[in-house]
Order: sequence, then structure tokens, then C-alpha cells
Amino acid sequence: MTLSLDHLRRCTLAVDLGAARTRVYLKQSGLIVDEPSVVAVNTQTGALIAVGAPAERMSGRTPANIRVIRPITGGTVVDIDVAQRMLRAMVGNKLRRAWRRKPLLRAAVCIPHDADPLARRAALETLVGVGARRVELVDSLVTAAVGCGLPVEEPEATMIVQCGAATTEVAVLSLGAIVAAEKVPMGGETVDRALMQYLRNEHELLLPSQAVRPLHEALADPVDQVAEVSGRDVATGLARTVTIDPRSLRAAVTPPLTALLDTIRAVLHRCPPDLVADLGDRGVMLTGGAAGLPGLDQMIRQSTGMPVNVAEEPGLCAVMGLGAMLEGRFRQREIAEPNFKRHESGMGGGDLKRRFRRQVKASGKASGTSTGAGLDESLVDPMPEPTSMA
Ligand SMILES: Nc1ncnc2c1ncn2[C@@H]1O[C@H](COP(=O)(O)OP(=O)(O)OP(=O)(O)O)[C@@H](O)[C@H]1O
Repeated sequence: MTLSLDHLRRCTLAVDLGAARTRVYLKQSGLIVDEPSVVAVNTQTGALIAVGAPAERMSGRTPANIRVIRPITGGTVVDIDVAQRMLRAMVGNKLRRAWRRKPLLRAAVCIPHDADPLARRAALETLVGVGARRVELVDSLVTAAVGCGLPVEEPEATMIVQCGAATTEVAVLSLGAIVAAEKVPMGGETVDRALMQYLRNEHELLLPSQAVRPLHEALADPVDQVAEVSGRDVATGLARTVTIDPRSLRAAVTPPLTALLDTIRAVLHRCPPDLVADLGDRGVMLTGGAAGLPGLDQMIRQSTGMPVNVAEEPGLCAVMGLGAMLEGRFRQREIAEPNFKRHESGMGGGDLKRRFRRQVKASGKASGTSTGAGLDESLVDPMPEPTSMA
């Protein structure tokens, strides 16, 4: 752990590749990217047409020759090539100065707690593709806990519920390590899908995805005032407006939210009683964009009887926590090693050598030094096995 934190402090970039949004934190500069993880590609030429928010606006409105692609699902990069192009387009200009100062960047990236070797490899390759020389993979539950200011290093329990777009991870941490964690395939997108399905089945109305967010407010409306929703009639294809009872909306999202509550109970069940007793006082912290779902905190409070807090800017916790680690604003005991894994650039020897030479050339140009001076020879070796500190 001490060793890993040292490695993290040498990183310049903190990256959170989320299914919904990509966030990048540049050391000593702050958050430089917070954009939807979406690109629009011309299917005939392969050219990138738009990235981030403009590409998201195109979703559902494209002609046949334009495809809107989301290269990340559930925190895992599923299309490395597109993810690299997206990240390059997002950070390109903003990193130019950092590149001049330090041409061989090291990066740290948040990955889901239970990410398999393929997911780890995909995250690694994506970062290498944008020029990172070394990549540290860090558990997003730990970074989110640090980012929302939980005292994760203390010998007492803290519980975090990281509500993402496609998945929610629930964990109890103590002494900087994860004591118990579970993931449920439920997130902001699941709730939105449940609402859209309800409107289709019960009101024969097709709702554009951008129109779902206003319905969230109705979910938590204390006076159950009827809401108006406009969409396209399934049968006629014409625009139509219907009025909806918030109670039926709540019923529609009950199954995914019940799955979340069951997961919280399962995680608590696996914790020693001392830690659960700590949580009775400290409660649960909600992070991740979907933590902003109105009424979610209240529902968890009622179901578990524990205090529930929503982090300030919940969607940014993971990347800001990783940024704090990079800047050394977080200290931790040596005990927590299992949560940190370190990876070297994971390309084949040939690819890596080519990239190495390109970067060395760039570094020589930028600094005026002779090529290759002072660089680590291990870079040109094929990727060693990930160093597991568990
Ligand atoms: N204020 C809000 N109310 C309800 N839902 C919200 C709100 N803000 C964001 N969301 C939802 O949160 C999700 C995005 O959360 P977040 O940015 O944490 O996702 P991500 O990190 O990209 O995803 P993942 O962790 O699954 O990879 C989206 O589904 C979005 O609809």
C-alpha cells in the first residue's frame, strides 16, 4: 500500500471511465474533463463526428451514415479503439501543456471493484493508447470513499453505495480495505428504463430518453401531484400527452430499487457485528451520479434504519478521490494493500517499443535532451504479470 501510494503520487492523470460519463483530473490543475462517454462516428469513413455532449445530443436523431457509440459499459471499456479516440479527443488540447512539461505521463484509472482481467486490460490499453507510459488501476470504491471524505483509513466501518449508470456497488470499508462488497446490475439507466417501459406498457407512449429526468422529481413528490408527460403514441405515431400518478411511477421502479436494498442488506450480513454497530452511528454514504435520484436516500433510510448521506457532487467522488491520492492529500496505513493493483503498459513488445521510441522522440523535442536519456529500460519489456498485493 505504501508502495502503491508512492506510485500513485508519480501519476499526473486520474481517469474515471464511466458508462455514462468520462472524467479526467489533471494533477495540480483539477478536473479537466467531465463529458458523456459518447462518440458519433461516420460509418462510411470511420471519422469521428462528435465527442461527449454534442454526440449525446445526436443520440436517436442520426441518419443512417452516423452511429452514436458508447464505448464503455458498466465501468468496463468494451470498445478499446473507440474509447481511445474518445479520450484523445477529450483531453487532447487540455493536456498539451502537461505533455510539454512531462512527456511520459503516468496515469491512474478507477476500475470497478470486481473487474476481471479483461476489463483491467481494456482500461490499461485505453490509457496507453492516449500516451500514458504507466497505468495504475485503483478500486473505484476506495477512490469514491476518499473523494467523499469518508475516514476510510480509520479502524471503524464506513459504508458506501456507489450508484452508477448501469451498476451499483455497495461496500463496507475499514482500515482502508474493503471488508465486504457486492455489485447489483441496477443504476440510473435501469431506473430510466423501468420508467420508459411503464409508460410504454400502461400508456402506450414512447418517451425520448432525454424526457425521463423530469419524471424523477415526480418519484419523490410528497404530495403526489399528477405529472404530465409527452411522447409518441405507440399505435398512431403521433405526439400525445398523458397525466401520470406518481404512485404508479414509484411502483414501476420498485423492482430495481428492491434489488439495491437487498444488496445493502446482504453486504451488512457479511460484516462482523462491531462494524455494523459502527454503521448504526455513521450511516451510509451515497456516491455516483444516480445518488441524485430524488427520494433514494429516504428509501434506504427507511429500509435500513441507518442515517443516509448523499455526497456533495456524487458523480465526481471517484475521480476527485483518485486526484486527492495523486496529490498526496490522502494518507493510509500499510494494511490496505489489496485494494491497489499496479500495472505496467500492457502492449506487446513490438507495439510498446514503437510507442516508446515515439514518446522518447517527443520528449527529446520537448526538452531538447538526447533521446532515451534517463528512461526506464523495463518499458521495452512485454507486460509483466499484474503485481497483486493481495
Ligand atoms: N440528478 C440526478 N438524478 C437522477 N439520476 C441522475 C442524476 N444525475 C445523474 N444521474 C444518473 O446517474 C447516472 C450516471 O452516474 P455516473 O456519472 O456516476 O455514472 P458512471 O460513473 O458514468 O457510470 P458507471 O459507474 O456505471 O460506469 C446516469 O444514469 C444518470 O442518468
